[in-house]
Amino acid sequence: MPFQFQDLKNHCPSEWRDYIEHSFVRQLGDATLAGESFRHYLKQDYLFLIQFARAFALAAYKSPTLADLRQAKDGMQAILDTELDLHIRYCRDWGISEDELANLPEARATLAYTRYVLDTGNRGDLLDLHVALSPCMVGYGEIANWLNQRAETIRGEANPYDAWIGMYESEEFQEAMQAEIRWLDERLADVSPTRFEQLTRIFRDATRLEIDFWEMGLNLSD
Ligand SMILES: Cc1ncc(CN)c(N)n1
Repeated sequence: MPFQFQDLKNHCPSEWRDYIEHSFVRQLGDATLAGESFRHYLKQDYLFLIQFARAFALAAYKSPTLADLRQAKDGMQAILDTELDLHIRYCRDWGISEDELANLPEARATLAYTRYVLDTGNRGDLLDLHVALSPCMVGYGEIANWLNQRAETIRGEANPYDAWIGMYESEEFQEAMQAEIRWLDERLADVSPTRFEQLTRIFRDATRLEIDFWEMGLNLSD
């Protein structure tokens, strides 16, 4: 039976659930999240996205084929032209200027996660790197979908975090998520069980670092 992206999630169900259904996510959906926590998260996420754009540049460098190069370019473009643009506008609405963003110190959770992904990509091949990127690429789309099917989630003006959910439920983001899953499904179909075990370790670690990122937002840790 060939491996698929879904198998990575199936191999670490508790970590994946703790990431997708984290208290930060629940509170954001219920509109009970402290504004201070959200602001702290937003600032660090700006720094995170910059490092992730670099990770896609690394994916381009590691791409052996034109199709892989295009996939890396699309990923970088999705971050630079869509997510970061929206993010900067969103930060402005929350009283955070571009000047402030440009001068922020990186929190340890941001450093740990982003440098882990870059190091995994540097040490390994393109598949290692994409697996390390996948909790980011797939998780937030899944979080938006999970929030939308949850009875407690408040949508519209009554929820100050509605636009955040809107960003990740958008067609653009959901399409980028599906493209990443398709890319991974094609590559994972050819890997041996031993190689799959190595990739599972990377996927689990990146998912744990996503959990730490939510914790950093909730605890305002630096
Ligand atoms: C920490 C984190 N993980 C994922 C995403 C979605 N690209 C994000 N913006 N920030």
